[in-house]
Amino acid sequence: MAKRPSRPGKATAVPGSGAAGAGRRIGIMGGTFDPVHHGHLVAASEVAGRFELDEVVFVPTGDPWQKAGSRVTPAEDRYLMTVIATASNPRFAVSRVDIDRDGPTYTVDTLRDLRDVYGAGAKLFFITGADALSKILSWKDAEHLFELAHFVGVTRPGFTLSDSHLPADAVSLVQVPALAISSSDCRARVAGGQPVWYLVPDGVVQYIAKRHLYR
Ligand SMILES: Nc1ncnc2c1ncn2[C@@H]1O[C@H](COP(=O)(O)OP(=O)(O)OP(=O)(O)O)[C@@H](O)[C@H]1O
Ligand SMILES: O=C(O)c1ccc[n+]([C@@H]2O[C@H](COP(=O)([O-])O)[C@@H](O)[C@H]2O)c1
Repeated sequence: MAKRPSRPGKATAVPGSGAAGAGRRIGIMGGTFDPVHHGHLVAASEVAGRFELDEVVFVPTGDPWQKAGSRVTPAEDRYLMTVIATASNPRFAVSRVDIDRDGPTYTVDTLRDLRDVYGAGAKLFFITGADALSKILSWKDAEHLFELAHFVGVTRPGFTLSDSHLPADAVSLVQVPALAISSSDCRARVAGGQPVWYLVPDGVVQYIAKRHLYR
């Protein structure tokens, strides 16, 4: 399938309610999701509750440029695993904006595309784990990110959650239940023949087996 150029005029609509509307509060959970795991889902659910979000849209990366040194599973597999993992939650949706855009995935583009989808009246909250938040100033056009969304940093075992490097009022910090789960550990487990049951949703375990991922 042909990809759209970077920064297209209109973004692909997301599944789920996805409707534009003034005052809607939309969480955005960006990630490579290789595979999506319960750490991602708990973080999104906790922030949704804390910030009274109407919807959380999971956005799998197309080309995660800061992971260029690692092998990344094809985007369609990561997208489908994210759909499977979020399908049972009526407030969760998945967007293709990043995987349908050509070139490296930049959050500044994600936020502009989702602004087109949800409309100028929606309030956007971008959710990041403590590790991602610590690196945010290395992201493209970092100085503009905080004009486009409010950032929510969540705790993650093994990382220090801090916003001291970021503009005042741009970020909220939230404690979420500690789940020492990472996608890289899930991949290593599958490669080593160890189970990933209960680290990732059941449907994702079955999808990994069906598609022979991470062997
Ligand atoms: N266990 C977790 N608790 C809280 N946040 C998490 C957790 N795992 C990932 N995140 C956050 O979710 C987002 C997407 O993460 P990503 O898809 O890269 O998963 P990952 O587990 O960090 O992957 P990998 O191990 O391959 O680097 C990032 O903001 C990351 O900080
Ligand atoms: O905008 C950037 O330059 C940028 C650089 C690295 C990561 N991000 C975003 O951070 C989120 C988590 O990314 P990752 O690589 O940790 O899965 C995801 O939405 C990425 O698009 C964004």
